[in-house]
This record gives sequence, C-alpha cells and structure tokens, in this order.
Amino acid sequence: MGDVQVLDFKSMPKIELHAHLSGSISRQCLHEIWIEKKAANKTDLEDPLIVMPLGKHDYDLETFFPLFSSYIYRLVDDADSLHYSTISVIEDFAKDGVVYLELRTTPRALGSMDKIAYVNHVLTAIDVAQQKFESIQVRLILSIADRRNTLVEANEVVALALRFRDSGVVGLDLCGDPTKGDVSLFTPAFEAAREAGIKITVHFAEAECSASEAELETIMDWMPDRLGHVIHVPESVKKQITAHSGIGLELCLSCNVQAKMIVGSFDAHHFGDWWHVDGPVVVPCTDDVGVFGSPVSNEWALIQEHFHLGRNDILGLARKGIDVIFGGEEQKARLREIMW
Ligand SMILES: CNc1ncnc2c1ncn2[C@@H]1O[C@H](COP(=O)(O)O)[C@@H](O)[C@H]1O
Repeated sequence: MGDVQVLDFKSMPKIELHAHLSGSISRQCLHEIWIEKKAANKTDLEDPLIVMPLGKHDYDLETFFPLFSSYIYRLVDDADSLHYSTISVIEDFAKDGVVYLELRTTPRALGSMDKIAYVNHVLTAIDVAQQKFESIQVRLILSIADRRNTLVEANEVVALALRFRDSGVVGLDLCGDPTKGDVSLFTPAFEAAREAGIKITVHFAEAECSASEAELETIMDWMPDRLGHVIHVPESVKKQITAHSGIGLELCLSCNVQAKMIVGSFDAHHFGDWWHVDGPVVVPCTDDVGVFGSPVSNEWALIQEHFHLGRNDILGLARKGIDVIFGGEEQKARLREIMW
C-alpha cells in the first residue's frame, strides 16, 4: 500500500472499546492538574512532565503498572481532578474522531469519596463531556483491576455495575498486572454478572504467565463477550475463539509493541492473524493513550502501513466493530448511520 494513506483516519468516525480512564489522561492534562494542586499546596509530587516526559512511551510491564500507584493515582485523588481528567480524556477521543467510546475504570475510594461516589462522579463528567462534545457518545465499563483482589472486592464491582446499569455502565472488565493473582477466584463474580445480563470483557493471555490453558479455559467458561489483548494463545484456545462467532477481540498494537508484550514490532503483531478470520470481530484499541501516546487514528494508520489493508477492508473492519459494542441497539443503529 506504500506510504500514502488510503483514508483520513482522524476524520474517519471510529469506535474505541478498550481505554482505561486513568491511563488515557494526557500528560498535558496531568500537568494542568499538577499546576493547580501545586499552587494550592495540595501536592508534593514532581511535575508529571518530569516524571513522564513528553515523547517517552517505552514503558514495559514492569515500569507501566507502578505509574498508577506511584504517580497518577496520587495526583488524580479528588473529585475536581477526577472530573477534569475524565472530561479531558473524552475531549481527546472526540477530537481524534471517536464517535463511540467505552471507557473503563476501577472504582476507587478517594478520601471522603467512596466507590459509589467515584462511579457517580465519572458518570457526571461523562454527561458534561457528551453535552460539550456532541459528536461522541460514551459508556462506562467497571474494572476489577487487581488480579490480587478478593472475591468480596470483585463482587463489590459487580454490585456497582448493577447499580449503575441504567446510568451508563454497560459492562465488567478484569484487568491488572498479569503476573499477579489467580483468576479462578473470581468465577462466582463473573457468573453472577453474566446471569444479571452484564456484558463481560476480560484481559486475556496478556503475558505468558497469564496464558496457561487452565487460566484461559477458566476465562472462556465465563462466556466473555469480548477479550482484550489476546497475545499468548495456544492453538486449542485459538480454535475455541474462532468457533465463537461474534466474540470481540480488542487488540492494542502500540501498547503491545511499546510494552514489549509481543516479540518483534508492528509487522509481527497478532492483528495480522486475526483481522480476516470469520467469527471473531477485531477492534483496534488504544489501551492507555496517555502512556503509549498513539491515538486510535494512528492505530488505524499503523494497521494500514503494516498489514496493507485497503480502503474497503478498513471501512469494513471498522463497521464490524459496531456488532460488539456493549451500548445496545440504539447506539448500534446510530453508528450504522454515521460510520463510513
Ligand atoms: C497493558 N495494559 C493493561 N493491562 C492490564 N491492566 C491495565 C492495562 N492498562 C491499564 N490497566 C489497568 O487500568 C488501571 C488504570 O485505569 P483506571 O484507574 O482503572 O481508570 C491500572 O491500574 C491497571 O490496573
């Protein structure tokens, strides 16, 4: 396909289904929050532009997860910064041409704000942002974000998803450092979610240590609607996925390359194995654009460059993503109208 873009990927109306809220905050936005807090004597953290310099995106799994506990969560730690950063993230996606966004976040208790209030604050910020940036519609997925959580903690997230299901929460996610924990502990929580009709997406085979057949079988038994990353998948499980018509695969190219989660670079990404397979639906996603620095328009440009998809392949693939959103029939109809 050469280096001529077949499409203006920024203008192309796009879907984004795998974006972690705290990892999607731009460094500029973190910097603005820091300036305000510094002036009000509310932080002793260093400037985010020093901690995470602009242009630095080569975080691997060892350096990536501590960014949250050691910095981002300590800066975004109250209602004002949560509100401001959520709106900023949505603005960035809207300006990149995303017309439907499923953000995901881990309910956190922040000072006097409990987890219920956290979800409420994020949903309020989503409402405000949707009014301001009319081209984008946003729904929320709640994450069980630490594989070391207890079943009680996981059940708490399921209860929150149920509580807020009529206010914009559409699904449940399992994420967190793949080198930690035993996912089978969460089976009752995911079974309860499924029985209640909550859509499920799970980080799947992200690292070799989280890709044992036992772990992947456990997750497949939860009957997830979508899988995230899908990297170290043994042949037997690949067959299972292929046979599962309509399962969504949220593939995050830049994240996987930057974090060295795959061997080799973009050309070696498993997007190449999956995008044309009948049955599963591949959706290119950013994961943590604030960290890895590649907006979803750029993910599409990388796909065109490295996998040589033509205009019709790209538009067809982008439209197929509509089938695996969690946002319901009304959103699907809207997207079928506006996507190219
Ligand atoms: C390599 N990619 C990834 N793999 C697994 N978990 C990830 C992730 N990227 C982000 N998170 C999870 O999302 C949280 C931040 O957003 P929220 O505070 O929830 O909005 C992180 O703490 C991590 O648990």
